[in-house]
Amino acid sequence: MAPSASRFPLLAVDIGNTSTVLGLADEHLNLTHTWRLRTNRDLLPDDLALQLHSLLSLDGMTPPASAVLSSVAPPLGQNYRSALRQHFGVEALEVSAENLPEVRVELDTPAAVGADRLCNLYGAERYLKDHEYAVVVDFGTSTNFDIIGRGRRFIGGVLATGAQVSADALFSRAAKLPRIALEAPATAIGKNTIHALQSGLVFGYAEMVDGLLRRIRAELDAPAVAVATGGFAHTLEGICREIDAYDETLTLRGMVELWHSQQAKNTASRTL
Ligand SMILES: Nc1ncnc2c1ncn2[C@@H]1O[C@H](COP(=O)(O)OP(=O)(O)O)[C@@H](O)[C@H]1O
Ligand SMILES: CC(C)(COP(=O)(O)O)[C@@H](O)C(=O)NCCC(=O)O
Ligand SMILES: [K+]
Repeated sequence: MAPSASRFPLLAVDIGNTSTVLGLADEHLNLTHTWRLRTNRDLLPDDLALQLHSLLSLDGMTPPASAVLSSVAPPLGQNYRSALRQHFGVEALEVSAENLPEVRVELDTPAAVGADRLCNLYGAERYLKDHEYAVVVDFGTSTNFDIIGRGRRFIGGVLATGAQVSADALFSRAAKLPRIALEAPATAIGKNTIHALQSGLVFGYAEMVDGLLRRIRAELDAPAVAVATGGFAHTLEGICREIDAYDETLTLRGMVELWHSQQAKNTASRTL
């Protein structure tokens, strides 16, 4: 059933530890606008409402009529919720394992799974048409590998130190090393400090990702498609051999799909 037009535009807010990514979707569930802001845990509901208002008016957009919210950076989830309620009159759907009984979270403590990883499960569904399993590699503050099975199974994963966090840790402990841009050098063998660091941080990181993907695939009983997303993904595009696709908006589109699946469920239960 098509969602009612009065629920759009739909706002999706993905609050990560480094960036807050926002998207607006139209009644066809297509993302028409996306924005990336620095996550700042000090912001209060009125600050967040001002930011959102500014973004919307910059791009000439009407305010959201509904919203879906994922946060791994408390208390920003609560603060966004209040901002949306008080200033936009919108009650946001909050992503959590408890709110999604149709998802099978096959972890020791299902409630502990990061909300962003549940969004990725929905974002991965389009890749599961041709594969039994999908591995979403989400390059954020931490690099998450989310192993997803058909039928909305969250099978498990890997949490690895993010590339920028690794670099920052090294710079803070080695007095003579300069801060460098995390970009791939031309060759693995560096002829100066900067290139040598870029080789270790970017190629070294890519090898870690490829190695983990090989191990994950070896533990699964059917082929898996690997899809990369998150802030650092495009730096590794063409470098990681085990990644099949790069999808910048996988998490946001997953949030839109997740919201839509809940709408469809509510509509079905009202017509019973
Ligand atoms: N525009 C960008 N270009 C290149 N790297 C980026 C960009 N934005 C973020 N990053 C890198 O991505 C990582 C953070 O990803 P992000 O998606 O912002 O994290 P989180 O999901 O934790 O908020 C860091 O390693 C950062 O250096
Ligand atoms: C692993 C994370 C910190 C990743 O956050 P991000 O790098 O996207 O900011 C987040 O998904 C989280 O806090 N997860 C809770 C633990 C878990 O998912 O098992
Ligand atoms: K994220």
